[in-house]
Amino acid sequence: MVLDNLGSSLRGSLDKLQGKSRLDKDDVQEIVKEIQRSLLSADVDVSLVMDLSDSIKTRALEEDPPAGTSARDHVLKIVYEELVGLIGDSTEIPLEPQTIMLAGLQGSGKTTTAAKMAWWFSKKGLRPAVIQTDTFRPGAYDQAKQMCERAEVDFYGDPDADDPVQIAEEGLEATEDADVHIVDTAGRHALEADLIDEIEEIESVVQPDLNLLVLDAAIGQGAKEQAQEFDGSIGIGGVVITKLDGTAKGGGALTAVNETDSSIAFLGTGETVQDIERFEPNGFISRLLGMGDLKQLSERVERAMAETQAEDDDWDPEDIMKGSFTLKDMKKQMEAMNKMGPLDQVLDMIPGLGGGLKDQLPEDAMDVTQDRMRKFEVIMDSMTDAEMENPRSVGAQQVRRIARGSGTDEETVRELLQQHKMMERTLKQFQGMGDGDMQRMMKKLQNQGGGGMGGMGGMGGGPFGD
Ligand SMILES: Nc1nc2c(ncn2[C@@H]2O[C@H](COP(=O)(O)OP(=O)(O)OP(=O)(O)O)[C@@H](O)[C@H]2O)c(=O)[nH]1
Repeated sequence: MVLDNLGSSLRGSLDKLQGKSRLDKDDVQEIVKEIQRSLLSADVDVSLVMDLSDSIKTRALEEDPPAGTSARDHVLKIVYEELVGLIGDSTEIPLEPQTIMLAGLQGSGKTTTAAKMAWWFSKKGLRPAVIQTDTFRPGAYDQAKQMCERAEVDFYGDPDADDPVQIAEEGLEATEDADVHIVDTAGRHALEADLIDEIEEIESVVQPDLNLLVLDAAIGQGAKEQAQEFDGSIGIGGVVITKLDGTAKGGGALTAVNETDSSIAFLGTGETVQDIERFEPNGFISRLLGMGDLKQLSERVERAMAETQAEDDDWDPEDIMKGSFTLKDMKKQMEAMNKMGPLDQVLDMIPGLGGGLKDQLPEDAMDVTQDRMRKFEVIMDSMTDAEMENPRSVGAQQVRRIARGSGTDEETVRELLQQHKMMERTLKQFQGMGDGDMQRMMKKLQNQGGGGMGGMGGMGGGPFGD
């Protein structure tokens, strides 16, 4: 995640302020140093880092904390506001017919992003089409076509043609029924004059409403030059940062945003078409500072639950709250969990948990958990319907049979049964709760999260909601 280290290193300095009501120069100096270190190691441009740390320093020393606010919360609020200011609002993407062109160097993730964005628009009820004009990279056509099939969106490309401008023209005609056109362009290893010429020509034919620069999160200082070149030729209206699942950097992309005076439109967080998030500065920074991002989390949960339910008409997650919790329910829940994406990303979104607790987990804890879930799924596939419905009936002999059938061991089968028992017990506590109880429980959970951040209060209306 971009600037991931900032969250954890900053929390260390902030924790030292616990109990203080005023900040002195040394406190501020330490925090500012921590911020500088994290931003620079995440490849944010030096002059940007200096500007940001200067304003944090000035504000932290000159502004009086509002009555009743601790020094720690005060400085956290300033850091939050300055970071939101640096990153700015997200690029406006109206939900209406439009043409968007993607630009960027080779391998930055344009083709993948085109299909992901098309998937995103289709989920918003629009009819998108991807037009693939990359005649430079062999394989780009097949890759785009396959991803668009997976995303179930219209696609146009011509593997035998070698003129991208002509493909763009024909593509717009061939997909005229679509209302959002996403034009993917070719990349090169470095900024070469012919890349810029080509994209300018495509642009003049396509006349996009918006040009997005696609950047790999791992890009460093080179982002500045790229941003300048593309902005100077076609004009960049927004940035997409890809591969956020694979790096703790991302500062180069922030530099590009600043350089082009644009904003971030989308984030890419994986290789499948669903791994795209609309950029939301408040949630993003909250997540970064360990305050969690409840909105993204609930959207993911809802989407995953809906998809799992759509695959099986007989299963309704609401039934769990009313009746018994069987192994079938547990399996469905695990499937929904898988759809939510990598566990560490999901944990990042839980207030209070994302930063503090997650940092304390051993590095491979997430893999182990996911590995365990996969094993549990294999075991469940070896169980009979009756056993799935009534796991308490499974005795020693059956455990042996299931272990053999699933190619696992008895220990893991027993672990699964134990896990189910635990979940069943927890759910029993929630069953019979009214909506009011539920809300109180949610509030309690949120405050526990906020409490980890020094009692910042609930998440409603943003982490500093008055
Ligand atoms: N993990 C991860 N991989 C990604 C993401 N976005 C793209 N990739 C991978 O990055 C590689 C390059 O992505 P492409 O979409 O082919 O990049 P491109 O910019 O179209 O490349 P050219 O057509 O050569 O210019 C592929 O292997 C993608 O699967 C992402 O958000 N996360």
